[in-house]
Amino acid sequence: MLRVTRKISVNVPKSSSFCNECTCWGWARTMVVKRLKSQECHQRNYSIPSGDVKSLRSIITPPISKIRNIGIMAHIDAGKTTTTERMLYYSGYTRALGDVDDGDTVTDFMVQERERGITIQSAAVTFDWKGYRINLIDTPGHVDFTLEVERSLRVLDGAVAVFDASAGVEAQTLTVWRQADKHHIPRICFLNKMDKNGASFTYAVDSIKQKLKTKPLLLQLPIGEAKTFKGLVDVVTKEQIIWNPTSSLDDGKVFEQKPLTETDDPELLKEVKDARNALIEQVADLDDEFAELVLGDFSENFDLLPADKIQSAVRRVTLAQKAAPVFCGSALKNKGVQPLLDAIAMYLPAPNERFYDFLQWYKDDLCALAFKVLHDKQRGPLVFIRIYSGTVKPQSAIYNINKNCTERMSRLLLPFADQQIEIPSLMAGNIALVVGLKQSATGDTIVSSKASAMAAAHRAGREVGRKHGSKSELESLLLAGVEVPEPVFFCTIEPPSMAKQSALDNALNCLQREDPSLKVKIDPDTGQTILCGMGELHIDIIHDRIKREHGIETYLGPLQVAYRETILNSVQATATLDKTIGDKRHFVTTELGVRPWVGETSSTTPIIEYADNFMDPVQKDLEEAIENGINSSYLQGPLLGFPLQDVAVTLYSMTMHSDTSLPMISACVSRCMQKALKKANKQMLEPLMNLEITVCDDHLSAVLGDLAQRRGSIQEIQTRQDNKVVLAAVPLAEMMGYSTALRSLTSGSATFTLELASYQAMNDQEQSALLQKRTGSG
Ligand SMILES: Nc1nc2c(ncn2[C@@H]2O[C@H](COP(=O)(O)OP(=O)(O)OP(=O)(O)O)[C@@H](O)[C@H]2O)c(=O)[nH]1
Repeated sequence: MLRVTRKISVNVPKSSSFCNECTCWGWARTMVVKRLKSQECHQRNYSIPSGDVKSLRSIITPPISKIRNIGIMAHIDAGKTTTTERMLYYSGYTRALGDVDDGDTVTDFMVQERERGITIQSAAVTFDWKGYRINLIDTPGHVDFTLEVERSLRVLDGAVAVFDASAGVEAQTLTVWRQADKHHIPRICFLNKMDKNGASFTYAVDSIKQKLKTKPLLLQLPIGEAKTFKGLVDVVTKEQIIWNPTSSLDDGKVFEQKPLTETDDPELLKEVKDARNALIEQVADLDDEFAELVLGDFSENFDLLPADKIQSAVRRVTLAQKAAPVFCGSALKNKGVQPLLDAIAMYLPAPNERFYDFLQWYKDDLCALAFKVLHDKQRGPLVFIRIYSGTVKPQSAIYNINKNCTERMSRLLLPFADQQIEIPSLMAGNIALVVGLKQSATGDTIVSSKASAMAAAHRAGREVGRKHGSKSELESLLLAGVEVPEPVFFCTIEPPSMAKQSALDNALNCLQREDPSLKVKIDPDTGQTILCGMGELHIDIIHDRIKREHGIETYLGPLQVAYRETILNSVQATATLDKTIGDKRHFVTTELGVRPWVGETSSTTPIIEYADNFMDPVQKDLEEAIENGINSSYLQGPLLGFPLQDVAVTLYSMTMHSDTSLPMISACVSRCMQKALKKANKQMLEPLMNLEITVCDDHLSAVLGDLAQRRGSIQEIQTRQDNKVVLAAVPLAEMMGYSTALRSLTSGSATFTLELASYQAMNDQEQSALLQKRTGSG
């Protein structure tokens, strides 16, 4: 693993507001000390005194008010990884950047991590900055994974949106920004790549204003742009921060911070003063307490307004999501990341400043959400959890509400920077990595015991006036909701050779635990493995991950819609099976009926009933054999072999020879049920999707016209700021390739989410066309 030698500087002055001196964990400082090259003694140095592996073991849990659980949201290539690496470096936990002494980089370390079967950035990484514990949580890159995005947003308390300053708001950021709006997550903006040709602070800020419909609060102004970018001015304190003004060392740890004066740059000073006044007016408009202060004591001269008053007011409006503070820099050129870290601590919320309604039900009992499962080659599944209330301890039992099981966690780790540190306990507000949980999967809710879950359920029941102890009470305590959407697409997946089949099975098992919306089954006729997923992209990514993470090149069959089948009338059938195997005669005859079942919700498992005169009691093993027979027929409908929905089965009679084996009974029941189903009036059901499209006015009519051609029915058109939100129901079969179609209809400006609403009956014409296409008969 990573070597523990760390490069630190000595004699760091304490006075600066950007100094990270106060990150004192009382570590034994047993590390190797190297002096930085060409260090100028009059300049401030912001490298952190950091510990080695041993000292990291003594890290303490900070108070909850000092924890920041944040995500970094960015369009592809905006600089999320570079910014994260700089954060780890400046906070003192990696020795990567331009470590010219021995050429060791974070990338090397990442490769090592990958070889061990895990990457630090796959879920969360923890580090400390000036006494704050920062947990950076990965937000999934692909927003088509609605479930994943929602889950990761659920564990964030705040977010940093990173932009390419030459491109402004790009599509991916726009989409995640909207999701964050939905989940009420406070955000700050970082205009990265200020050094790049074409970088424009004004353009990027305008684009935030226009496209994100938020109020940007300019807390910094850049000094120079593109090639001339060398630092920034803090608008609140009017201090300029210039990186590396004289030193040849260019890792960004050294910078100069001093008040901007008339002699430095009169024009820039005027700009900063104007920006400060504008900021004060803007914040006063959004915050009554600040408005009172401004209008009272400082109405004549904003210059006298203390910086901390402005900062507190900016924090309040950020937490209330009335505006988003804007910072700038160049992660690649090592400029602006330390002030960004300060901003995270200063302006984003602590866990106890967020409202979670379920906390009142758990009080001080443990309540945590498993938000990611990783498979470590050595240690097995590692489960990332966010603790909302209570304390987690290793070697203790936990109860998983989703799986209705008790599990034991063997070890508790903190994903601290580039290492995983074993810890004795962890409290509410934190992110932890748990070893030893065999069943828990992404999205599961974890509490201390079943009794604790029931107690919370009762409290919740009282709150919402439900009947105590009901199943739905317990379900209401599931943090990520109970709904794992039904996969609606499927395709076959094949390994390159039969020898790789078991490796593929293993890879699919691992992926399923991480991603509950992925289902895998075996085609009963062909024996082929079938992947069932939520969308085209979902299946694509799974395919790619099997290759990248498990080294197996697989072949996918064509993508198909997961239809279902049902029946429209009641029918009865009888079947007999009579076979002699060896000296034993297996004889069984049965009579059963199938009928349409109407319930409150649709049923994808058979409803099985026994007629009064059916043998009483039915032996347990016989009952199992009968149910096995029914279940196997239920998975293969009579029209195209899709699973059945909403069918009830009644067993009327059964006679058998005493030597008849249970598998023969199952086979006879299955055959009888298939006979009955064939006789019934059959109906194909197709997945109907709830579609939500966010589109600007200009493209609305094109989008609506296209939906009409896709058999879509518009349910509502809402207005969200300057955008329209179209809510529609559309058959999934019409949605193949929709992301490409929508992109070309709207020049990439619209976004959409798609989720299963229900299965609906196809009309005669569509059904005939489908049967004709699949079987050649209508
Ligand atoms: N000029 C310039 N380039 C940068 C800056 N930050 C990142 N880059 C470059 O932009 C490219 C993408 O950077 P990453 O940090 O990988 O961006 P990302 O957002 O993590 O990218 P994905 O993981 O692909 O989404 C790389 O070539 C970086 O070197 C910057 O501040 N200035």
